[in-house]
Amino acid sequence: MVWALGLMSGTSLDGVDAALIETDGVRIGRTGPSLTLPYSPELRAKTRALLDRAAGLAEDDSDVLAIARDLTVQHVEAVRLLREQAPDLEPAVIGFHGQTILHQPELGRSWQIGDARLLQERCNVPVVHDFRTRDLENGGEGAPLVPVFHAALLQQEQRPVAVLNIGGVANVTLLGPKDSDGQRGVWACDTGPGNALLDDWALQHTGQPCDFGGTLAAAGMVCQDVLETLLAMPYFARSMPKSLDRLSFHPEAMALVRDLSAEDGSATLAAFTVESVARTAFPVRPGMWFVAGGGRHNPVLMDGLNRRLGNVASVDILGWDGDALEAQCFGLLAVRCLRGLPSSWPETTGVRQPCVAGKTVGWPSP
Ligand SMILES: Nc1ncnc2c1ncn2[C@@H]1O[C@H](COP(=O)(O)OP(=O)(O)OP(=O)(O)O)[C@@H](O)[C@H]1O
Ligand SMILES: CC(=O)N[C@H]1[C@@H]2OC[C@@H](O2)[C@@H](O)[C@@H]1O[C@H](C)C(=O)O
Repeated sequence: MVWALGLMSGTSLDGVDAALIETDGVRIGRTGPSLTLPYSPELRAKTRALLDRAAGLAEDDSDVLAIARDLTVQHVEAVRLLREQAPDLEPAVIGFHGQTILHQPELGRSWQIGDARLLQERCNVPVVHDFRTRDLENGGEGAPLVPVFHAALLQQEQRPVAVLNIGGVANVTLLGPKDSDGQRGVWACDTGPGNALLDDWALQHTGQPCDFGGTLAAAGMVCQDVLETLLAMPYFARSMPKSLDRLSFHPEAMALVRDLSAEDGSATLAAFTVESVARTAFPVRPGMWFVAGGGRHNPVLMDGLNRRLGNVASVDILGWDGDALEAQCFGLLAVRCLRGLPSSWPETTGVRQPCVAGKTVGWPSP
């Protein structure tokens, strides 16, 4: 096993998560420290504004390149701070997701910005990046990629279980019951919105980056008519696997809640996240739902999920760090890339055959 350093900057645009994990790409050994280096309000606002324009931008657009460089410098700093915390855990590789600014699987496109070469040069560690392109080229959605990591973490679990990540977008991994050979089905999809709509609504109405503690939503009433209209969007009629862009439900969703009070709008958007999970047609019924990502800190989401699904708990009860999971995942995926092991399957992304994710920088070619 080696130490791998994973870097993830998710669709919530809140900052860079960095984590160290010991793995051979299949098994997971010890977990090292992790941290989040928040984006400054300026960097967050610049990146958020880029998302709205990304579909019309060229790869070498000067704004894209400037923001990509700022983001990369932020990642370099996250690596430096993490290595300072654990000087003895020398990473063999860095898994660098990059910042998603556009995800259009229907056009075979998913765009993560960030300069892998600059990161490799500054950190002097081989880097694996561009994790989604090959899956898309082979007919997949390019997301979610985290199921292989969830399955590795839950190798000992015998029951059918689900891991639900509530980030900007929400995604689920379902692990079926183990058969007599110890094999199990793994299915995945993005279920619908996570926190992104809630965050944009909170910023608009309170000036805060999110509805901390779900207090705004808890004070409101769900508008059922708006909720049903939101859930009638075509995405929810599609079967899994399927994936989303952070802005997939903008501006329709924001227009639908526009006339609601700040509290009712937040309550309705929280119910949208909960219902979109509860109404997804899953191939197996999990006995337990483990929730990761920032959304697990929002009691309105957690209570809503518990009411609708039952047996819902934060991944923290497993001893996992729910804020570091995605960063740890990209450490594992980096090692899988170096070893030529696949990271996506027809049941997780819709890819035609099992597919190796990532490209290497600073790693000797075979
Ligand atoms: N105390 C809290 N109360 C309410 N919501 C919270 C709290 N802490 C975090 N969140 C929510 O979690 C979000 C961050 O979640 P997370 O870091 O999992 O997202 P991400 O990794 O960027 O997204 P994705 O998984 O889609 O890539 C915040 O934007 C906020 O909406
Ligand atoms: C294109 C993109 O960045 N997708 C993210 C996003 O955030 C959550 C969900 O949508 C998931 O599909 C994916 O991230 C995780 C890490 C994944 O690929 O598994």
